[in-house]
Amino acid sequence: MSLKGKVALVTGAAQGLGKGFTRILLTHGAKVSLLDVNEAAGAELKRSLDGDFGADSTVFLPCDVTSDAQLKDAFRRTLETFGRIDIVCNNAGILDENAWERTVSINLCAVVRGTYLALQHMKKESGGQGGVIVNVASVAGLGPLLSTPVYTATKHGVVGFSRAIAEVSKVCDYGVRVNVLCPSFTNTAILSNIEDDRTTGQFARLKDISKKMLQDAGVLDVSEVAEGFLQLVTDEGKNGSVLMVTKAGTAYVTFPQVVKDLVASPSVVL
Ligand SMILES: NC(=O)C1=CN([C@@H]2O[C@H](COP(=O)(O)OP(=O)(O)OC[C@H]3O[C@@H](n4cnc5c(N)ncnc54)[C@H](O)[C@@H]3O)[C@@H](O)[C@H]2O)C=CC1
Ligand SMILES: CCCCC/C=C\C=C\C(=O)C/C=C\C/C=C\CCCC(=O)O
Repeated sequence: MSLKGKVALVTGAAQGLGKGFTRILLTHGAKVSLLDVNEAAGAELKRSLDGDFGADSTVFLPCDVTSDAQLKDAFRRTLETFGRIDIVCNNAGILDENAWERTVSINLCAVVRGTYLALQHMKKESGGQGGVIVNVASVAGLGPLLSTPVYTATKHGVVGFSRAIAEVSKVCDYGVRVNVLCPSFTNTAILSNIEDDRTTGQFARLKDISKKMLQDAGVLDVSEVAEGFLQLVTDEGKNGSVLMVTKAGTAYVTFPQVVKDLVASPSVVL
């Protein structure tokens, strides 16, 4: 799928991975609506992107993804600005085991909210033109990251929810693909949590084990993860796909098939 003339909405776009996803989308010809709760960083990024891609290529919309009203309004303003929405990336996330309810709210509840809003705008049965959603999980969505059980749970939640919605979309012919990105440790601000006892709370004593994991796994550059993201956006054969990005390379994750061909079964009436 070519990105020329396409419009994307990215949450948590002001820095780190969201900024990397934004840049690769712009480089391939898309326009991007940048959503972030950090207004200063968002405005600064917008200024630098204006220089590289032109002021008409992006809009920055201050938005806390935990607010239903703010996220709805950001979708509305994206449509108002660019006239269409084709790509949605639910990327905003935090790691804070002390503020664990807020972690669930941002990392999982807001991904559900963003996915439902994206479907409302893009699915064919609501008059949309189809599109693609990429939800950002983590390798911690596939196995435990020691010392962050709630973060781990939210990322497993993102994987499960996205795979389920991808099946729904296929069966109901929404015309929207839903994929999941699972990066390993990547060089962004979130990594500083490894040294910050305030965010690991009662598990701070396990810091050295996490550090060893990081040393063994290595640290990805944002651009390596952005290439994986681009694959999930552009490859029209991918729906319900979970792409793992590690220092060893990229790999699509396979899962055990618990119930075979349930949908194809003649006893299931849709
Ligand atoms: N850096 C890493 O090692 C990995 C990160 N991830 C995931 O990638 C995503 C992006 O994280 P990074 O770029 O690494 O971190 P980051 O901390 O650099 O960026 C996160 C962005 O999300 C924004 N954000 C936080 N709460 C928000 C809210 N309530 N509403 C709107 N925006 C909000 C922040 O302002 C920030 O711009 C997260 O979901 C994270 O869990 C996944 C695997 C590895
Ligand atoms: C305080 C704990 C470490 C802080 C690290 C900071 C950010 C990490 C973000 C992630 O999303 C985690 C990235 C990689 C997780 C790696 C491994 C999980 C193990 C999965 C497995 O068992 O295969």
